Amino acid sequence: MYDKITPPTTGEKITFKNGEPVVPDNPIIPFIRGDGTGIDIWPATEKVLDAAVAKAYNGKRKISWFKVYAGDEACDLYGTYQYLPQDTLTAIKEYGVAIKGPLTTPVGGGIRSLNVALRQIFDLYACVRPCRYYAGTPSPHKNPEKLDVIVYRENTEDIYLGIEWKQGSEIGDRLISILNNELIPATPEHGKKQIPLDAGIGIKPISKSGSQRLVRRAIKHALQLPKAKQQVTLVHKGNIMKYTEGAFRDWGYELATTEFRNETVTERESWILGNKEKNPNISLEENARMIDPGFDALTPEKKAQIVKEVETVLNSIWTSHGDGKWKEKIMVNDRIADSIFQQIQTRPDEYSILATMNLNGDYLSDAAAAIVGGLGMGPGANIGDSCAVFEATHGTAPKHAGLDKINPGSVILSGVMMLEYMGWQEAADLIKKGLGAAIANGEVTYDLARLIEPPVEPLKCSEFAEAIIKHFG
Ligand SMILES: NC(=O)C1=CN([C@@H]2O[C@H](COP(=O)(O)OP(=O)(O)OC[C@H]3O[C@@H](n4cnc5c(N)ncnc54)[C@H](OP(=O)(O)O)[C@@H]3O)[C@@H](O)[C@H]2O)C=CC1
Ligand SMILES: O=C(O)CCC(=O)C(=O)O
Ligand SMILES: [Mg+2]
Repeated sequence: MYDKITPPTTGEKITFKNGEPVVPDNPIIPFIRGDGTGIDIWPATEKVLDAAVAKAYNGKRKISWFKVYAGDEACDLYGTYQYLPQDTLTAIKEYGVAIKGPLTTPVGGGIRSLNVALRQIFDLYACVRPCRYYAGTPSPHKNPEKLDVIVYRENTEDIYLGIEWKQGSEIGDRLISILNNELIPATPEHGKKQIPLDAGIGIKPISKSGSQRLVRRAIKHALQLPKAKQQVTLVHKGNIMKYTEGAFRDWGYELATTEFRNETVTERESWILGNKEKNPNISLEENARMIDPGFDALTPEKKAQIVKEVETVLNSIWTSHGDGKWKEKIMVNDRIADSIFQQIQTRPDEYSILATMNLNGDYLSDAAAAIVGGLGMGPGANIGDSCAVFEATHGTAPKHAGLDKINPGSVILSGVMMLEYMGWQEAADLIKKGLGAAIANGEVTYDLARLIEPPVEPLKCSEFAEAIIKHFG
């Protein structure tokens, strides 16, 4: 079945039932070490995960690690350009849950991203990246503890997939010609717009099904959170890209107000209901004026549309959501992408789950991680309905590779997410406790050490792993 790798002789497969993993006590879990700093981070991560599982379950549970190859390491074993061998894909498919270090993607030419390829091949449509603060972590922000968000990023669509054509290529030029001469002129709203003849072209597909399955997962996650954090914010640039980013917002609201009608309230609905609660005799028009500050300047058609919206909301959900009942529901709101970058800095505690498209989520997850200590503290998971691959937010950080210096926190915390996904909460909690205590005690790698005042002597990558284990208690 495998060409160059052999699964462990002990252990069993994780299976899936209704999209949820069924985990034996001795699961076989494939791992990819990763390029660059993967060489430092993976051994540290494996050590911490094994120690936590051993301590939490006294030997009753154990992970059997299955080394599989991708990136530079794969080329060494399988030959030139064998960056993602079939063996690796077979193993991840067979065992269902995997964890990986970062993999290099060259800029400009060269191979397409192996990371993106894995997400696509296994339809890992939700990229989940929590950004929470561990006490004592130095941060450039005054109140980093106020940020506790989870970026829920669509992982299989968008311009991020790299469906694009090079400037001057035959197909690229043909596409530009068809667009300029046929499709754009046939679409009156585009007026006389033309694509420059010397442009490269990228395609940005955003589907209704892709958007809604991501938002569905985000809402289900919100249902598990404490009441105060039960909120999903749809992040988009829909003012500019109306039929892709704007549609993502609209499809998100549509899903929330149909499939999760009883569990959710939209921000606009909450205003309408709140206005009637404060003034039970408020007219539909007055209510409309209060939810839309520019109401009086609108055309009569637009005014009528908003009045109708108010009427529809009151008729359809006043009984189920009115009289303050909406305050117990999950709040679904939306924010324009550029504004959310400043909102998470200026009003961090107002946000919880941020549901995004692929590219926006890529940017936002790095930015949010920076607030709580940087990329060394940014874990992540790529989740589908029959497979999950855990990996940090950051990349290979090549300048630090092989120095036993880099912060393994992000991959270790990705391992914590994996343990939680497997239902091994006790082991996950031990690691969170150990990591929190190590940081609070000033036992940190260079990235955090340089921010602490007065400065502390940094630990090596491997020493930080040992400090975490020491603080399991
Ligand atoms: N999922 C994946 O596998 C990903 C892969 N990549 C790929 O990684 C390669 C390098 O990308 P690059 O843009 O340099 O981004 P990286 O995320 O690899 O690194 C950028 C900088 O972030 C900081 N950083 C990253 N990881 C850590 C860590 N564990 N601990 C502490 N600090 C950290 C370092 O900053 P400083 O030097 O200031 O301390 C580092 O120089 C590219 O080929 C890219 O495509 C990128 C993102 C995700
Ligand atoms: O695949 C890559 O090289 C980059 C991926 C990335 O930045 C991400 O998923 O956050
Ligand atoms: Mg990224």
